[in-house]
Amino acid sequence: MTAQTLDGKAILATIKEELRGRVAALAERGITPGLGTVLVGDDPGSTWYVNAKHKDCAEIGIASIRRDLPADSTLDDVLGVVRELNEDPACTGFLVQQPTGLDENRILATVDPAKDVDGLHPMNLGWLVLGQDAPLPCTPVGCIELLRRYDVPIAGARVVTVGRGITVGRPLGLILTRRSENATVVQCHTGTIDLAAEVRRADIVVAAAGVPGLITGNMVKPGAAVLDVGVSRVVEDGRSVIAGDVAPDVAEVAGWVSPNPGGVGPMTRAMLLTNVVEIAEKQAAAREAASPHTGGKG
Ligand SMILES: Nc1nc(=O)c2c([nH]1)NC[C@@H]1CN(c3ccc(C(=O)N[C@@H](CCC(=O)O)C(=O)O)cc3)C=[N+]21
Repeated sequence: MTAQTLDGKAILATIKEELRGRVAALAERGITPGLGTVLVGDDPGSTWYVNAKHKDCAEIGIASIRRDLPADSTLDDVLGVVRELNEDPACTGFLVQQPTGLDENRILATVDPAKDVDGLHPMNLGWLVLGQDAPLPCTPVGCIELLRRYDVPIAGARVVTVGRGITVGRPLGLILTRRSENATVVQCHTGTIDLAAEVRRADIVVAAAGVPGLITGNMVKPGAAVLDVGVSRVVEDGRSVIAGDVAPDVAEVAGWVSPNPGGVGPMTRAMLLTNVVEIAEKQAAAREAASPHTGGKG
């Protein structure tokens, strides 16, 4: 058996096409969504991600607001820029690229929760726990959307997540166990005693541990869906390449596999764009409700 490829790159292209129409509809109402990014330092990986986000935005009509800060910026420097973007009406949503090397929780808590396109503000994560509508983290929702687009059954599925990080594993379990997803979730982590035994029982495996090749074919139930979220950089033939958490032999056993690169990474960007548009739509509706006669271009 050879697994079907969950092509995140192709789905990103489809989602951009869908969002282009929603951005055009916002333009009709006199609103241009604007994504702000704050990047601290010049790490090549982080710079690539931020560049990619702005390129995506340009393609669908979202304006870009970039704040690139030197590597020696202090927490106060970053919080100052965050407060500035909180106030800037042209910036409808923004994120601070992680890692900054600074107190991420202070930074997250300073972002206006109504502009939190990453869905990582403690209030928005709190709304998720409480089962209320709020921006959701991009990578976990990207995983779910990728499964949906390929008709992988989620309701009733046994999902094993590997990794309890705040950007993927932790929120993913919260989202998948909502009534609207109805999956049964086992959250594994570095303290899990027999990872292979847990993974073997899964209909869906989400590997987000950051350990290259952690999930091997002999650990996977035949026909299962396996998502590779891990991003590690390893040197191969003298050049740095991305290594995922999923070993190549998984494709011989699984029913579906997400490639890495080309799987969950592009889906994260697709969900970021979706959050940007959704937040701008919410702001537009609130504005029009407050002054119904001043909406639109006139
Ligand atoms: N505040 C914040 N928000 C984030 O969303 C955030 C962050 N910090 N810090 C870092 C992680 C990582 N991340 C990725 C985005 C796109 C790809 C992506 O599109 N990767 C491509 C290409 C990768 C390559 O070739 O280098 C792929 O998988 O095909 C991957 C990873 C967002 N992150």
